[in-house]
Amino acid sequence: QEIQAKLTAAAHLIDMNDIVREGYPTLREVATEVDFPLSQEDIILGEKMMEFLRNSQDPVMAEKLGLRGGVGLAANQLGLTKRVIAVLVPNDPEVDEEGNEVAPAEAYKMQEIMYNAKVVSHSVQDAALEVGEGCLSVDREIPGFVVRHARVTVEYQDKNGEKKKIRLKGFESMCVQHEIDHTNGVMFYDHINAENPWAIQDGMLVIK
Ligand SMILES: CNC(=O)c1cccc(C)c1Nc1nc(N2CCN(c3ccccc3Cl)CC2)nc(N2CSC[C@H]2C(=O)NC)n1
Ligand code: NI
Repeated sequence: QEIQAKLTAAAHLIDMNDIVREGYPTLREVATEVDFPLSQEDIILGEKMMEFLRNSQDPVMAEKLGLRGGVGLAANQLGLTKRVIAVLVPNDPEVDEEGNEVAPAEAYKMQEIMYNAKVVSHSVQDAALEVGEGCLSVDREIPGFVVRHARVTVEYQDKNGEKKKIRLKGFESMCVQHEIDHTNGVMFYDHINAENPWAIQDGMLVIK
């Protein structure tokens, strides 16, 4: 895998040139599970993906590297059919009594490099982000509710091979489902109602 060799080189910083766009085959392929113990390359790949998300959310680095902001990334988006995703969801800044923004105690609500992630159970109730979804591999706005499970239980392994089981709701639930979709060759707009993109059906939760 010469792609992975390039991405995991010590001096390499993943940027938008490394992110494949709609039409690139790996966005519609089902990725392969990674074996444990992980190779150094697969450990470094996860770390480089997380570093990209941190840079994409940092105004200075995002500007310097020309990055779009993201809270999730899947290896399929780097041209690799491996079940590796990274999720970095920031906490909202707190506001003090004078109304000044104060950095939250914990910078991130979620920070996970997930290997072989899968949804093992989910709520009957659906949910969607009120404002729709974006994707770093999609260079256009596609309006509409991206209908997903409101709450999911996700099993994955961390870089040490530890099996983890987490329950998610809200924005994090939407993000992790979006990234797991990528490892299954599914794009966010596959979940938008073609007839009426803003239809709210069967008790669907709208997430602000
Ligand atoms: C069409 N309207 C819209 O897209 C949309 C429009 C408005 C609001 C939202 C909330 C929308 N939706 C949406 N916004 C995001 N970001 C908001 C900005 N943010 C960010 C940007 C810069 C610095 C730091 C950060 Cl934190 C990065 C994340 N991310 C996702 N998704 C869908 S799930 C995976 C996740 C993803 O990482 N996409 C690249 N959707
Ligand atoms: Ni995406």
